[in-house]
Amino acid sequence: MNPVAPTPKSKPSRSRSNRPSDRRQARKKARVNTRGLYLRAIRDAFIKLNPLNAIKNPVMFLVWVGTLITLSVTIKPDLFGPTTQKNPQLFNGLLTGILFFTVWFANFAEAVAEGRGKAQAAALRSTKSETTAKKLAPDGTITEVSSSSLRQGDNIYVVAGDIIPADGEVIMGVASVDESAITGESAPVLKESGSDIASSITGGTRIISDELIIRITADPGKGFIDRMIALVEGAERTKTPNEIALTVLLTVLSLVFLFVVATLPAFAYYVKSPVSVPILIALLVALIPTTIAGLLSAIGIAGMDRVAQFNVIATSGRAVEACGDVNTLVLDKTGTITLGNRLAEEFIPINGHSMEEVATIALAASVFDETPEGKSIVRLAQRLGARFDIDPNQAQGVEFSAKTRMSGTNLPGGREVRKGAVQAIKGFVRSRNGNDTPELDAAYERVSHQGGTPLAVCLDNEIYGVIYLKDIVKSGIRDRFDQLGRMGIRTIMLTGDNRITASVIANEAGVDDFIAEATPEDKINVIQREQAAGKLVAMTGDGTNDAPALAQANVGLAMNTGTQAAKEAANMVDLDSDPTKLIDIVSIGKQLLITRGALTTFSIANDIAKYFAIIPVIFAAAHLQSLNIMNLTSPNSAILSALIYNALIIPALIPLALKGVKFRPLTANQLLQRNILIYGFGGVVAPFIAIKLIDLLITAVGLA
Ligand SMILES: Nc1ncnc2c1ncn2[C@@H]1O[C@H](COP(=O)(O)OP(=O)(O)OP(=O)(O)O)[C@@H](O)[C@H]1O
Ligand SMILES: [K+]
Ligand SMILES: [Mg+2]
Repeated sequence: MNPVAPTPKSKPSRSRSNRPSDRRQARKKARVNTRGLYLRAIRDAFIKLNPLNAIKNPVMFLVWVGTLITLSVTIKPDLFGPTTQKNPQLFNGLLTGILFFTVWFANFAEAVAEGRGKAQAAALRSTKSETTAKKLAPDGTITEVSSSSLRQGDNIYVVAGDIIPADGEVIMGVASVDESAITGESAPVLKESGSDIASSITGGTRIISDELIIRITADPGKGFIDRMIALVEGAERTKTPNEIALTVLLTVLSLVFLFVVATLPAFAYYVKSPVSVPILIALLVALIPTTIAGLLSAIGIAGMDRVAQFNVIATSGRAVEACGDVNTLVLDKTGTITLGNRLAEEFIPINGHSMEEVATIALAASVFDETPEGKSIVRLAQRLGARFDIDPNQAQGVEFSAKTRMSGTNLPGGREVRKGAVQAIKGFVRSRNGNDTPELDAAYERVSHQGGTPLAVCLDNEIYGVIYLKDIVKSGIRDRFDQLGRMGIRTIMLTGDNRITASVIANEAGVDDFIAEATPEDKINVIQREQAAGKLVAMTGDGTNDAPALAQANVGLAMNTGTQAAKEAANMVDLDSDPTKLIDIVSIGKQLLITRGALTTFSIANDIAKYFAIIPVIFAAAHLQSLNIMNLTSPNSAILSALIYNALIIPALIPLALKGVKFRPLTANQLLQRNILIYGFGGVVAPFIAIKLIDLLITAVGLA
């Protein structure tokens, strides 16, 4: 085989994408065919009638059992004793049909919500075909094996044109890879060994140049694409804690109504107004919260789907829901709040040094610096005519680290050039018996007050000047922070930059709080401090050493460019690696909770109106006509109208359940008040009008 040369370590550029939003849809190129989706949902709604499945939704299961009872009474009208009704078979038959469709509509709502995920999964699956892999034995020989036989720990060899057969880690080589199968982005991505970010590689992507040796990190069926398929398909969708709590509440409420309805015949007998079994079932179905029970799972699935449309993979519905409860958002400055392509704008000489000297020292301190900052310093210095005359083999680069907050070069003869955060460079020269001057502070403050990042440059113990790295706050970010503020979410900006720059940017962007000169460990400390105060915290991380903080946060959004460890620790992965998306995701989570709350309110308010439609019927013979406030045509018509409304409201609300209620950035309390007004009051009024209209309609066509 071709020997693959190991490459020198180099720091991959940080992800600072600021991509147009239309890219979000790129991965979902195969737009779901809506007709096919509805046809499949119609079929699936019948399959879901299977009792083993139906019992998972106890409220609807009660309706299903009721349907079977009314069906029996339709076939055999005197099943529960002789009846005095005029045309029992027509009434019972209609009732059976209406109840059946109530259950079926609920199944349909769930099937439509699931359908979109299934279509997306099918598109993903098509990218994942069985391939052959070149397995590498310890002695260097290569055998061709099927990709499904690869196991964790195996080493494989891939060359340009190959599909990467499984998830892995590059252990040798440099190559460019087309990741469009998962990110929808066709620009090639550089993969190389050594660097923790660039060495992680995903099965299903294609290598487009050079060659690599990869160690497999996932057994077949356990890779990233497999997990994505399972998630979007809903196979791993388990009920979230909030959903379970609501289901329990709705079930208990239904059992209370079951008890009330079961004791009614005794009262009815007492007031000499006997009621038949079908009417009791009708009353029960009208009273139990069928609307929310029918739409509950569709709301949850749709929430996950909305997140997926943002090109974010959530590991569970629970994660999406947790977003809705977030109180604190921890964001870093560079690349999240600011554009992040910090470029050298100006050199500011101090202490009597010349511009040429500063440019030369800055260049010497940056020749080995692969960061965007380093490269831009080299460009500016060269434009000013500076040159680096030393043989690069005689010099040694000192890589930038967030811990030291500086970088530079060790020159032959033991001389050291450094550039970095002003405090860091002050410390560096002081340790070599040098001094800083008031002039340095003046230059540093000037840059910082403009929101720029000042880097001091020094040769051994002498500071020569300051480099002005210019960065700007993203347009529109202020509005987004204002929105978050109105939702009651506190935003904290974390930055390695100095206090002045941090406060200028924090002010301009409108964050609530900031932490300057932050080390990577500070991230986890901030999260723990907030959590100790009872807050739910969300954060983003690019993965370098964010994994513990991502795991500690209640919502951790990892960048797809991040390490495998970070992706596993996080509960969401952004395929576009855009850290600002955390803001969108939090909004989606809030909207999910609001939609669920609004429809629950609406459902229960509805049932009050249905109660007023049916109760007078039951006590009709007792001359309690004052109860008949809706003045419906006949007892049969009243019951059928109420139940037709009860059934039709489910499909009528499917679009709202899938899209979510209109979202406004308000605090939880304001939202509650607003929702009670709209969905509570509306929920009482709407059925009165609708039931009255249906009553007029079925009387006109002579059904009752
Ligand atoms: N290539 C570099 N060489 C030397 N010093 C640098 C370099 N890049 C950044 N610095 C300095 O180190 C500090 C910390 O950098 P770091 O990337 O950790 O944080 P940051 O980018 O300023 O903020 P954020 O955490 O918001 O990304 C910077 O503020 C800057 O002063
Ligand atoms: K109901
Ligand atoms: Mg940074």
